[in-house]
Amino acid sequence: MTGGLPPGTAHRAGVALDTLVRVQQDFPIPGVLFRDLTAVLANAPALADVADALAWAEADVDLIAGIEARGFLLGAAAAVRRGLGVVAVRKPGKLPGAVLAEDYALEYGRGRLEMHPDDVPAGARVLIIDDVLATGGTAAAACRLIRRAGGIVAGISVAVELPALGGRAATGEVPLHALRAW
Ligand SMILES: O=P(O)(O)OC[C@H]1O[C@H](OP(=O)(O)OP(=O)(O)O)[C@H](O)[C@@H]1O
Ligand SMILES: Nc1ncnc2[nH]cnc12
Repeated sequence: MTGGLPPGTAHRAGVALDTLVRVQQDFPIPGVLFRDLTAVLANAPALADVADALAWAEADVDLIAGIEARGFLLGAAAAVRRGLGVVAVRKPGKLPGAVLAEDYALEYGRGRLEMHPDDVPAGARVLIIDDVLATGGTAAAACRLIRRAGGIVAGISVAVELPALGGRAATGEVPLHALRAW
């Protein structure tokens, strides 16, 4: 995980997550222990280190996909750090024109993701970036969108993995890069 990064970056990213992620009980519904990364985003050195670590320097990637909403922020930051573009994987009804759509379930409900197929060149190797991998429903839906558009899912990179919720199995054989597993 550390190759290609300035020394200490991955360690500092992990420490930033350990110290700055807010853990909120019963949000957005009772029974969910929610990991909120907004304080990481608001801290300049933490954001830089987490973005660099998420960009996964060893992965052979042409394009980043950021999942709305926190994955947009981290995905765009990581894309800039690697000199890549970012494709927006959005919640429904936000993108004009022709879109691909995939429904999914997550820890606290159901959702739909949409993407412009033209934003993914045929055969492009795409790295999906998000803040949290929980059940994996969201990331798996993003994988389906990228494949339907003609891209190759090169990997999934998340700041925090919640292994008890099974996201790693739900995303199949796709290489997973997680900065922290709680
Ligand atoms: O692995 P899963 O069970 O699918 O859960 C992970 C997703 O849950 C959160 O998104 P959410 O849609 O709640 O929020 P956001 O739009 O605020 O990022 C998180 O940002 C991930 O995208
Ligand atoms: N516990 C959790 N914390 C943050 N995001 C999530 N998405 C799904 N479950 C989550």
